[in-house]
Amino acid sequence: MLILASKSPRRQELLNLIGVEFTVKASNINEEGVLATTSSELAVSLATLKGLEVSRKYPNPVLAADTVVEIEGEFLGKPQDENQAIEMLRKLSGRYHNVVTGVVICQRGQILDSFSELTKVYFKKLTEEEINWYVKTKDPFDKAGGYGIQTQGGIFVEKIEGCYFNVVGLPLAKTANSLRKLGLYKLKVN
Ligand SMILES: Cc1cn([C@H]2C[C@H](O)[C@@H](COP(=O)(O)OP(=O)(O)OP(=O)(O)O)O2)c(=O)[nH]c1=O
Repeated sequence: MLILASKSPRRQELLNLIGVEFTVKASNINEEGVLATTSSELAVSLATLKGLEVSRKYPNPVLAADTVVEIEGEFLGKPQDENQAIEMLRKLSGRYHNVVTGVVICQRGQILDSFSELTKVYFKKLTEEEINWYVKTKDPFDKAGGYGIQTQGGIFVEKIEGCYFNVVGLPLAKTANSLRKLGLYKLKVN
């Protein structure tokens, strides 16, 4: 059975949604200090570190992913405190940013497939009141870029170009194609 190397409840929900059978073994890598020039390089590198770590411990195929938010060349991770969350939301206000998810499928330390997907997201102009309210909800803290499109943060998103699920943490169409190609996912009725 497939192993999902992720503690993200969103990735678990998305795989459940399409009926992939999997178990969870979260990786424990240090995401800091990974150097990359593009957001897709960064997302795939981080997903590779997570996937390979878990794939060395179990014989099963492993799927890992990483989601990165990039605005005008700057990468935004998860905010560490309220001030960082406020700063991130001010940056995103009234502009487009990119959300890139890298996905790696590997087995016994070998990469079977890897890819990334980019979605452009446009935030409405935020008021300080909206930013302060949103930070108080605590929603920003476990999410790259400091917001969740699928939670209260959705009220800030005026438009997107690309895959919605990619913003939530896993590009479903590309992931399903890859898993099907590798024989790890079959279309079933019930
Ligand atoms: C932009 C955005 C990100 N996110 C989430 C997706 C990811 O879970 C998280 C980015 O962190 P990641 O490091 O990609 O993932 P994670 O730490 O949650 O889980 P793991 O490393 O174990 O796989 O941000 C949303 O849920 N909604 C959004 O709109």
